[in-house]
Amino acid sequence: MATKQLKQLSREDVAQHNKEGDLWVIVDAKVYDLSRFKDLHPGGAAVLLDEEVAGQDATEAFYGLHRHEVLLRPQYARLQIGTIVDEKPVIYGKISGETSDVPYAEPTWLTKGFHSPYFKETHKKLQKAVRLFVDEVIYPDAQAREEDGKRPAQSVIDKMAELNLHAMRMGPGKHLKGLKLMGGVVTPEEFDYFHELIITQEIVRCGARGYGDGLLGGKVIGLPPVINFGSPELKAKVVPEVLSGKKFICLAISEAHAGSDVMGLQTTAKKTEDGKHWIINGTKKWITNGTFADYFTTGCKTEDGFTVILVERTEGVETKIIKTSYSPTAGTAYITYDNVKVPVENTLGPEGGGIFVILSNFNHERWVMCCASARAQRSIVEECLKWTQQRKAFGKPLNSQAVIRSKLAKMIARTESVQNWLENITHQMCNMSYKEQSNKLAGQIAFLKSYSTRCAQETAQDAVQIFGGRGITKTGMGHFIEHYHRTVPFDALLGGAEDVLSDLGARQAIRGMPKNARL
Ligand code: HEM
Repeated sequence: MATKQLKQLSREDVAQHNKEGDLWVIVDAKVYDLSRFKDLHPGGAAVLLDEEVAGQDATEAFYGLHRHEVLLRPQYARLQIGTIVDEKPVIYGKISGETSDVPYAEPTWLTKGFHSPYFKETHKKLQKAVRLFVDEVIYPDAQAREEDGKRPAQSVIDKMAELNLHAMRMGPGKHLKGLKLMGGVVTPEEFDYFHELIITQEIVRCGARGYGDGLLGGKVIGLPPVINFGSPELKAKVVPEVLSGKKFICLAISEAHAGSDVMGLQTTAKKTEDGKHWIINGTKKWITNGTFADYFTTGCKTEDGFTVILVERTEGVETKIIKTSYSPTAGTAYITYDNVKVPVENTLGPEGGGIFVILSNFNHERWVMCCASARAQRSIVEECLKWTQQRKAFGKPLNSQAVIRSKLAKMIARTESVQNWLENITHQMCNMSYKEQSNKLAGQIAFLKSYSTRCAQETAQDAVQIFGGRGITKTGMGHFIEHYHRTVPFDALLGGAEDVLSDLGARQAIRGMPKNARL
């Protein structure tokens, strides 16, 4: 198809086309012919025929009402007929694969001229590669799936598998041995928790909370018990299937009857007379990825207490979607087990030792949530900094109002403090054995998780105030703010509610108090 020849026009030329049926406008040195589009314009025809818009430079009016990406959509991009002579467009939106120049839109280690003791060359290379992948492959699917409510496309999951992203999301460890990671930018031996942090934080930039969970969040929490407690035969079968994105797994613990109170769970597993199988009966609720999972890492009440068993989707297992306020793309399920027969070889860890199996992953799981929360807050800061610059009220940009600046200041301080504390904890994780991490970091991570989600909710509220009605409108300027504000309460629940986690941190601190310490 031949590319359209753009005309070189003067501002005087454009000014002639200022009426019904012959309507041009200038936006950022580009000339658009809106003569026919006028009647299709979602904002109505009248605003385009206004004498300060028709035939005029409408850049300021446009950016006060539209996101830049509107002009990039093919159906609108083709309305451009020319450019203004001797002028060049200067406004840009998000550039695929690039870091943002907006202050605080990136953590300091990614900000030009800043330094970090933690991030090395392999981290920088991995970040660059993952950002491009997220912008080009994940972001478009995330936004499309949020629209149609379907789960992430298999093609995205397959591309992630080719780069071994599913394996890297499980953190450093033996499961990476021999793999080529992200085309070889980092070796399995070099891969540490900072690399994992980067992957989690980059994926969050797709701006779709539920989709992020749909992108195999169930695997991040459901596979570790198999890796750490499964028999060699079970691991050899299940781990490669899941890490290659061919089969899906979820963690099925919570029930309508009990959530944090694991001992109050009512799903039962009873041995058959020959002792070769478990027979499982019961229900599970709010299970991420459950609607499409092939495997269910299931918490059950057994004779000896609480036991974790890997259940395959088979006769007697049924899943149905739960309608949540965040997103159907996550595949949040209600599960029923009706006399489900499972080989005893699928038991994960010792019979009756399920609590240890579940608790052993809590620190890492909560740390992943902190990585995600820190990055999501930062994206909101960027949205707010841009909006308050481009939106004018009472003849001045919003950021000329002290009350707005005060909200921006608090948002920035919260985001920076969460990220900096997170980097410090990550550094400890890189330098502690698993046992040391369990002993020393449970309190730190619990505090960070509850602090981070509290900050996130305050930032969501401030952002809605800054965006006004747009902050609660699903389309247009406030699209990401509306989504964030609607979905952010979920982060304060999963992995332990805020108050429970703060209390855990305080209890850990009290336990560590020297007995002879006095004022
Ligand atoms: C190339 C030119 C333009 C295109 C392609 C365009 C497209 C759109 C689209 C797609 C929307 C829906 C909301 C969104 O997705 O952001 C919209 C809304 C709107 N547009 Fe335009 N527009 C153009 C120029 C203008 C201009 C010059 C004005 C002048 C004031 C204007 C005023 C409005 C208004 C008032 C709304 C409603 C905003 C709201 O509901 O918050 N548009 N436009």
